[in-house]
Amino acid sequence: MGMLHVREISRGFHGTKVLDGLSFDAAPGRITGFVGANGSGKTTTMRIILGLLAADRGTVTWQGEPITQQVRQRFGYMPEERGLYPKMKVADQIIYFGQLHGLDLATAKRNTAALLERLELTGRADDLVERLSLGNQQRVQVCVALVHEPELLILDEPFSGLDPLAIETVLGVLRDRAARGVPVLFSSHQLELVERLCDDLVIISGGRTAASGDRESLRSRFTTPRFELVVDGDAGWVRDMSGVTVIDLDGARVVFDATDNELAQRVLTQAVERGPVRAFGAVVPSLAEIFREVI
Ligand SMILES: Nc1ncnc2c1ncn2[C@@H]1O[C@H](COP(=O)(O)OP(=O)(O)OP(=O)(O)O)[C@@H](O)[C@H]1O
Repeated sequence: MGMLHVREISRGFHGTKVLDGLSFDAAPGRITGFVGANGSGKTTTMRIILGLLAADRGTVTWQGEPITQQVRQRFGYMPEERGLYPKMKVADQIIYFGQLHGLDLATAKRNTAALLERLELTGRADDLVERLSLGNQQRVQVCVALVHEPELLILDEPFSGLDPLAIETVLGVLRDRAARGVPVLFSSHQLELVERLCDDLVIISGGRTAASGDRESLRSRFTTPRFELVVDGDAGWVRDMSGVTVIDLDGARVVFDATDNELAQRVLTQAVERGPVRAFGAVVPSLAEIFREVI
């Protein structure tokens, strides 16, 4: 099983630096979400990993070795600009890409049939690609990236334009691949989705890694302890407790930051003394909040 290391890569266009010493890993069996603002260099990074673009500086290694063209053949890539042939039949197209990546015809056909079924496209196998909706074309693109059973999967915005059901389907396929030990790296703007899907995260800003690591440790690292309390009457008194910062107050419900857990417990004790408590708990920060903090 392989590990992808990206180390200190830099790349500029016409004198403007886009990547400026970016480093991160994509580990076997883990789904790594790659997030950053528009134009932050996600596509550029992926293109460098795939050898479609050269880095000005830095290295990318796979299993500790520089990546050769032969090794790249065993990677799967779903580019942002989707590259399907509109006049080709769906199944033929996937088989064709399988063969391009070195599969024999029988294996390419077998893998294609399995993927079409998995992505719920079996009935469309003989349709021309151009006859498919954009969402279905995207599913075909996922098949193309997977047909040769890649050792590493890199997907640029694989979920954009998919409806919720299609998202679940594609997500299931990616999880399967990860479960077999493949590192899966994907970029996305849909933070809730990244949050739900990823094991690890890389947040890029200013051409560098602004934050990276597994989801849970990122959450605890980047946020102060936040709590929610719902009482029976008015919760306004929480504002007067020292050390507490009220984030949101709406009648009986209050969300607050406390400097530590003991303080939060004191707020709870106060609440109980004042009357019934309907709910109390820690609020898990969303990725969107972490994102705002680091970018
Ligand atoms: N071939 C190129 N020539 C000139 N500039 C480029 C080229 N490729 C990328 N850029 C510039 O590099 C910057 C980063 O682009 P990139 O597509 O990598 O960002 P991104 O994070 O993928 O953005 P988005 O989320 O909008 O897709 C942009 O300002 C873009 O205009």
